[in-house]
Amino acid sequence: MTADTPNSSLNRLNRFDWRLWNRFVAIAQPYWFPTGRGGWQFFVLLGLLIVFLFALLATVVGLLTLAIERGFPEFMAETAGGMVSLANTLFSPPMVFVLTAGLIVPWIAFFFARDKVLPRWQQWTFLAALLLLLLCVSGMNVVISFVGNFFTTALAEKDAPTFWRFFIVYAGVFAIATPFVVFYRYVQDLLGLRWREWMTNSFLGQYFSNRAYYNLNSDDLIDNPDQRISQDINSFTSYSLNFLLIFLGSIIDVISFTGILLSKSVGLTVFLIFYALVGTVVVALLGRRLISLNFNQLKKEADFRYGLVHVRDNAESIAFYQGEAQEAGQLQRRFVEVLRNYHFLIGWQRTMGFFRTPYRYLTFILPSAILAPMLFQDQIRFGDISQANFAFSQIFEAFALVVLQINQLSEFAAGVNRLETFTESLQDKVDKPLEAGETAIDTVEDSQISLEHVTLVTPKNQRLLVRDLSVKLEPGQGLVIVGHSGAGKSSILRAIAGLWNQGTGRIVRPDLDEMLFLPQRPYMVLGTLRDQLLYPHPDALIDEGQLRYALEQVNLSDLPERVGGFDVELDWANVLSLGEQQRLAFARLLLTRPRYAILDEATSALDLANERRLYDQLRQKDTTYISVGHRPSLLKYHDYVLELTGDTTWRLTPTAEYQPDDYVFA
Ligand SMILES: Nc1ncnc2c1ncn2[C@@H]1O[C@H](COP(=O)(O)OP(=O)(O)OP(=O)(O)O)[C@@H](O)[C@H]1O
Repeated sequence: MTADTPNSSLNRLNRFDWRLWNRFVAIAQPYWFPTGRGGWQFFVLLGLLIVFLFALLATVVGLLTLAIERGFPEFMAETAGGMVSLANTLFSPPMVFVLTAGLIVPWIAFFFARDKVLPRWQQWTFLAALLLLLLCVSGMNVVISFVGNFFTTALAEKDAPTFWRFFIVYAGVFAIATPFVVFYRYVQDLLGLRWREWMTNSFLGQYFSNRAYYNLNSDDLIDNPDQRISQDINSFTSYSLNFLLIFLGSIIDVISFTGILLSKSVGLTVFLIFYALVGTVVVALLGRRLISLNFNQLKKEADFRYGLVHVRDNAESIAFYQGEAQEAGQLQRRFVEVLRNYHFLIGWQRTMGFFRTPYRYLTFILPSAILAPMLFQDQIRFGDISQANFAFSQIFEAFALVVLQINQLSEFAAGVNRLETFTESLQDKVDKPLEAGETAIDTVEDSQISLEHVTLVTPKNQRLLVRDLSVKLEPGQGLVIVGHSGAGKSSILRAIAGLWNQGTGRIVRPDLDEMLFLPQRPYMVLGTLRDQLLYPHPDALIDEGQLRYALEQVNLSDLPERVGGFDVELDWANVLSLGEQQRLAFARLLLTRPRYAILDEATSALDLANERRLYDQLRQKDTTYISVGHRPSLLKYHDYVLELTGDTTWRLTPTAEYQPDDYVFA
């Protein structure tokens, strides 16, 4: 991870340049190439595929156009059946080369280039289908432009028979074009859906590996990971496909229509290229600011939404405090931020609109203005003007891509940046190197728990919590950690669980699968009562009788009847009292039967009778356990007391000899 501050990082992220492109490739390519490499191969394959499809389609469209222009019977006679001509074209040396390169080479490359390429076939096949449909739609456009030429010319010349003939041809072409256009959109959406599914699963996998979701909380650069996973990925896949198709469509349009436009007027073509280039340069310069505004917009919208979710999650506490006014104020402040940034955004778009709108308007009249003198001198027909207009607008849209799509492009760029920083941080959490001056506590797996000369500091070295701590726990023993609030009791448990590892010394502990941690705040999962009890092993083979028995042991035997059975989903954190939640968590522990249990104030909300009941269960099961607590009643269930004084010193005493200082249970 670089040592960027959020602001410098934002600056680094908010430009249209090659780094943006590299970031895009880094995010996109794992979906297409399983090995994670293959940036250039992607373009070679894509290029070959397009060349092949284009050549094929150009042939068909060329023949079709000829057939329409000449009339079908005449055309058939002239080309000795049309098909002969098609076959001749298809098997001519250049086409054979294109066919080989476009069809065979990519598939051979797929088979031999990489080991695990096969699973990626589906997306390539989808992409090929999509490109073919794109080419078909573009081909249809060329045909439509020719039919339109004859149609309007016949109209202008009041040639009724030709007009009606081309009216029917026009309708026929539309009928043929409809399924192509519909399926083109459908396949695009389908591929976007699959890509999103793959990427979301991949991000979720990384998010939940090596506890990245936990470690990310202390990463200032990554706000709202939820929004990045749910929304930014969706935008990324749909925008990527959209832009790929717009870009390819533009190339195809330029190739298809430049010939037409050149045949009508060379001057108009040159003018068009110049006009589009000027617009692109101006808009690219003006539009740079839009990326950072869009980046901020995504963040602020997500902050606002998180504020709303936070209120929902803490509704009862807020209601008790009657904190509505403050919560509403806090939400309003977040919303004002949303609006303020949006205000800048639309203001900037408005300013650009003063350039973009007249720039676009001019394209409606300029081609006619340039060609009109030729029509007045009868050098061209009226239909030529309408066709040149059509060709001009198609090529203009291709060349002026940046001008026309600047808002979407800047949104896309902002999304790419958010995903790339997220990927980078997730990677960092997987193989995080120690920073200069940092040391890590060694963790060793063994069938005992011991801390050897452990010195523990909080993440980012903010505070030294305990120095040179050594404790050893034999199987079946219990240790209770006491000390005043903030002394570092829970932090020792975090270190044992491996959540924190900054410091020195060695921690020996069993495999985490053999241990169960009950955190300070009882955690209720989203799901049924059965899910609660089986968490975090939902597939454990435990029958309902065992579930009932565990509930009985924690004094909750009536719970299933009360809530309507084991398979009812409720908002458990809100419908159960804190003590009931703690007992439910204890029932989890009894069902899981771990050999080692770590309990962080896990009975703090219980009455003494229930507390005794639960600890008796643990003792009977021969569990080795470490508790953290503030109640003197806890001492008698443990063999040793570890007292943290809060000034980094500690003392370990057998419970029978322990004399608490006044402050400990004050
Ligand atoms: N994520 C964190 N980053 C930095 N410091 C933290 C973090 N979490 C806790 N701390 C700090 O570490 C110190 C020890 O916290 P810890 O939770 O271990 O206290 P504790 O002894 O268990 O307190 P209590 O009895 O109130 O639960 C506190 O000063 C706390 O503010």
